[in-house]
Amino acid sequence: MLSLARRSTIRKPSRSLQSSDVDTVITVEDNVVKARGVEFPNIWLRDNCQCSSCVHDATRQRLIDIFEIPQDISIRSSEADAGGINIEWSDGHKSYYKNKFLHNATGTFRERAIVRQGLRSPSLWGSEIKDNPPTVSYEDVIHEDSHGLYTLLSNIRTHGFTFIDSVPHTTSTPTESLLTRISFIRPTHYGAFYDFTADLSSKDMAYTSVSLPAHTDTTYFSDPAGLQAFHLLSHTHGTGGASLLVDGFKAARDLYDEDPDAYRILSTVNVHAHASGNDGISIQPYRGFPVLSHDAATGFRVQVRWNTADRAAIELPVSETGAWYSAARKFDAVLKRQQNEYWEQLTPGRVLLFDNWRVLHGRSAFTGKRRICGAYVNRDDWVSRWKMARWGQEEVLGRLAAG
Ligand SMILES: C[N+](C)(C)CCCC[C@H](N)C(=O)O
Ligand SMILES: O=C(O)CCC(=O)C(=O)O
Repeated sequence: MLSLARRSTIRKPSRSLQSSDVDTVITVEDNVVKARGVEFPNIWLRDNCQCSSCVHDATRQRLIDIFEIPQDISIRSSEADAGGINIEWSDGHKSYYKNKFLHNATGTFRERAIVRQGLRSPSLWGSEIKDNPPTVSYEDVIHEDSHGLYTLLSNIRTHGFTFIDSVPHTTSTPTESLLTRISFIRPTHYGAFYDFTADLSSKDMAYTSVSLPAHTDTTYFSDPAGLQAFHLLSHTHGTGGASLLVDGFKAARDLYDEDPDAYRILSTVNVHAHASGNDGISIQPYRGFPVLSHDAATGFRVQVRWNTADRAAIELPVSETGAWYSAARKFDAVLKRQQNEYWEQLTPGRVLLFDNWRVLHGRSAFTGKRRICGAYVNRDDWVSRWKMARWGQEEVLGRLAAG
């Protein structure tokens, strides 16, 4: 049983990710390649030959069927050079393995997760973040050659959210353009780019004026939305409708510190969810998921799924569900602590964009006509964008077989 992470902190990727620092010594002894004391199965090496007859140059997809190659394939000859090692296989095929490639493959699960998951040491926050929330300007993000998109993605990967200021707001078009700079918008049964008011046009309480406690969205999808954006375009003839943010990773760490047993229950008991308001629809994930999910290889916190309104079955014998409710009650109390709540009144021109796998959101009740636009972006798509911005294509693709 992996120890559940107290912290999802990681060392920031050090320079050891740079090829120039890799001083891995590769040896071939008795038909076995070794690096850093690790023996590479010949079949693994053959499967991961990177030559253009084994990997499609344009698509980076594997061209060979490794299962057509004998399991006991052996090394006919080998020759090392400064950057790696040349191997001629018993079937005559020739491969070249860079030092860095083999070095990466011998890393710990923690080291290998950093690039694969686009990890960055999370900066956990509470209500104090109000004094200096992560922010980037629209002009810095919207232009191809700007650094602003990197800053936007870095803010989200570090803090779980960012504001984008000075977004034109006479129409919703600039907001949509801003979001598509990250990746394509994820359509759902609410539509794609959403622009909503309290008209129950979709049978969900978001389309009403009631208060919504801190929650994560789309817990009823097997793969909940990755990013969510809100841009308040107008609010007339009424008051209220303040936005709430809570750092779910910070709340999880608080729970771990205060009640590790409750943390364990919320990390192991699966919970189901549903979206059943719209006619003819009842969306549920293919399986239950715990409130707190962790990376299987490293134990890092990966996701918070918390939505009391959309929750369905608790995956326990009903007579035993009391333990889950007790644990969830404790987490709920942590989430509702004033020091964990960041309240902000959104205003036209200021877009809120957050990681729906980490940051919970909510709102206070309101009166009048309140119009918000925004969209969801898939988790894998925005993390892909982040990884490429942080490490670049060569580093990311160079770790596919090692991550
Ligand atoms: C699409 N838009 C953001 C307007 C509304 C989405 C409703 C989300 C739902 N309450 C949930 O918790 O998943
Ligand atoms: O209206 C808001 O400010 C938030 C609505 C909401 O929580 C949602 O759309 O999931």
